[in-house]
Amino acid sequence: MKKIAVLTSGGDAPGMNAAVRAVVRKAIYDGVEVIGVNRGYAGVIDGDFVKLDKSSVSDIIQRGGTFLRSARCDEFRTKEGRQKAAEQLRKEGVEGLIVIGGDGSFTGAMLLNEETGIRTIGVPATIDNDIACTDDAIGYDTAMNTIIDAISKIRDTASSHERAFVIEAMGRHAGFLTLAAGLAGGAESILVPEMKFDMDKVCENIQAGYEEGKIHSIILVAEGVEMDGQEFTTNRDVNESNAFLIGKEINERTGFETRVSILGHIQRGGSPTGRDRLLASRLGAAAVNAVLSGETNKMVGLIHNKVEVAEIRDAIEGNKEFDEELYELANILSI
Ligand SMILES: Nc1ncnc2c1ncn2[C@@H]1O[C@H](COP(=O)(O)OP(=O)(O)O)[C@@H](O)[C@H]1O
Ligand SMILES: O=P(O)(O)OC[C@H]1O[C@](O)(COP(=O)(O)O)[C@@H](O)[C@@H]1O
Ligand SMILES: [Mg+2]
Repeated sequence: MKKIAVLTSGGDAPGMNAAVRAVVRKAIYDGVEVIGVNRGYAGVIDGDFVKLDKSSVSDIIQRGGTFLRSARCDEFRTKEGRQKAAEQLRKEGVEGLIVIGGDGSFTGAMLLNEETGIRTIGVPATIDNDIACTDDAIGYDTAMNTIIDAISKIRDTASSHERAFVIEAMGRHAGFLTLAAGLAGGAESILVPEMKFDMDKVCENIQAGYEEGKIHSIILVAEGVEMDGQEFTTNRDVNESNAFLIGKEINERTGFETRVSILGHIQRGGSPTGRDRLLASRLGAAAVNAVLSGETNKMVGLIHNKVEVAEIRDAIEGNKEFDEELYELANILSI
């Protein structure tokens, strides 16, 4: 194999740059040429390619975002779009494509491979950490630390004013990030889409905490939580959020002064943590190994600190299991 391409797609995640750097440098080490694709699948369809050499990826391991930029591309969801993409890659002489992104990006990669034969390898990167066949996705650790930092700061003001705070973390459909950050940040209650919650209980906890001397309460809510079993999808364009409804209920039921804080896209930015840089570097290099050894339609992941190669379909459809024991532990420790 002489030439491969790399792209970043879907919601950006801190550490994507470190992953691109690893792909480029490992490929060069193996004597393979690397093409960067700008703007994810939109860039493949448009043939928006740039040759990457070892110095194109200098000074980026510490940067958040993705210098290749990312996009959500509807045309790639169509068979015609994917045919166009394959033609562009063939014209450029690209024999393998490394896709750094989340489950949506992997679905696109899988279809591209099945329909056109282009070799694809996925590298999991999403702050949601909702991809199976890997313990962690790139960006998750940084986002978790950003939330923990926000909780600490909000706790300062919450204590000063003896308030309850509803804090909304990202995760339209997944609560992995909220659970981890809530436990590590010492939130009094954690609400996630995977676990039904009882508003009476949440309020009783707050009340009991105050009676026992707590002067604040933090309720960490994933953006995808449902109220009264109603399916809910956030609409960020107009800033709708169930967190406001939850805050209002808490205020009305407990009488405690309540404020709502939506952390929003601050969670997707920032310099990646050491763990994310390490993960991105290992998985980027592993993706090159996989594609050069003839693998296709696979995802590289880290399980029990070892690089593993999985079927990309299993990573998408595998339904990452929500850790109910960890959720229980968070409840036990938050008394
Ligand atoms: N079912 C699908 N079929 C083909 N392409 C898809 C599909 N789902 C997503 N994609 C492509 O992947 C891109 C990123 O997906 P998205 O779900 O937004 O982010 P993520 O990869 O982070 O989950 C989409 O804009 C689209 O181009
Ligand atoms: O930036 P947008 O388009 O508003 O998307 C927000 C969503 O993207 C995420 O940050 C990441 O999700 P994906 O990795 O699936 O793109 C979600 O947590 C959040 O709900
Ligand atoms: Mg996704």
